Amino acid sequence: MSTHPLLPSNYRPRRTMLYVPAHIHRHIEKSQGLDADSIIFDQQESVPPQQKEQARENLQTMIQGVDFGHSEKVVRINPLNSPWGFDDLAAACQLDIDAVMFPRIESAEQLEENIYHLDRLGGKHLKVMANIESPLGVLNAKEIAANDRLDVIVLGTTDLSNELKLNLTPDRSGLLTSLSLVILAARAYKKCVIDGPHFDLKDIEACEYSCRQARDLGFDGKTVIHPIQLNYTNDAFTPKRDEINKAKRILAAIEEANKADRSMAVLDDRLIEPSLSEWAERVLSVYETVHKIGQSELCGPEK
Ligand SMILES: CC(C)(COP(=O)(O)OP(=O)(O)OC[C@H]1O[C@@H](n2cnc3c(N)ncnc32)[C@H](O)[C@@H]1OP(=O)(O)O)[C@@H](O)C(=O)NCCC(=O)NCCSC(=O)C[C@H](O)C(=O)O
Ligand SMILES: [Mg+2]
Repeated sequence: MSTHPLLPSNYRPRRTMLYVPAHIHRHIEKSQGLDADSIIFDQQESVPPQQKEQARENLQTMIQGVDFGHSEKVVRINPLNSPWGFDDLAAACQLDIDAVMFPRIESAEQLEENIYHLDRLGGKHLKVMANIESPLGVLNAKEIAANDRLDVIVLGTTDLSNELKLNLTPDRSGLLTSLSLVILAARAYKKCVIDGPHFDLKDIEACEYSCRQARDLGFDGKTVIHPIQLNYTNDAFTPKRDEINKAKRILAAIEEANKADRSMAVLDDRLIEPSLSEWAERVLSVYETVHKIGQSELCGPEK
């Protein structure tokens, strides 16, 4: 958690959120030793109907009292209007987890109803995450993000691409409007916002590209579907040595300028506006928080 004034008080790094199908024992076991900032035990899309009960049972027997290191524990339930949603939610409220994720959230009212049942079933202590993964969800992102109980928005880019009937190209040009609308909504209400997963496990270059693209668009992190994607996704969202040095120099230059009764500073022949100090402090505090919580190799070679 962060105590930095520019980060929300409940801020934690979510550079990587790993989906783990909850009906597969060896995936749950494997996820214990992985360097994922969050683990999403999935009862929804990755679990076929005939395995839904097994998935719920596995969570009760395989994650209670088990040490998942620094990883945040999240359970994605089935939609409440499905045959499994309410049983999943009631069971999740009794688990030793940090958050519940609601899939396919399309309106503020629907999210409110989900949270009402979460609280009623004993989950008031849990953080709330919502998948936005449909055109209607994107169009209503502003109202969804405004909910005070909501902590994290996670894009479901596969469902969204299908429903938009677009061809998913490597540069994701067809998705950019939707991604940006959801990021705008999340930032307007100071919510954490996470990109959807990259599905091609073999093409690491394409996945690295999509991580950097997500970071440059303003996402806080990315969902991943296989352990192989963790290292470079963590890396893409970890401030680098040159960024940290630049941030420190910017803060020093602004301090010097202030001492001389000027609000603008000049650094390396560039004008530094006071608002850049916010960027600099955020980079430093993300780095410090990641460093405190995570075990990743941080601050790698300059890029
Ligand atoms: C894609 C997979 C089916 C591949 O699984 P597998 O064939 O077992 O892969 P490997 O043999 O290469 O695995 C190597 C070891 O890694 C472990 N492993 C693999 N995947 C995971 C995982 N997700 N979590 C934890 N551990 C994992 C294996 O157990 C091997 O270790 P070991 O047992 O020690 O040998 C599989 O990766 C998979 O099912 N991935 C998750 C898919 C998923 O969750 N999809 C749904 C979420 S995405 C989504 O819904 C997005 C959104 O809603 C949208 O609409 O866009
Ligand atoms: Mg989905």
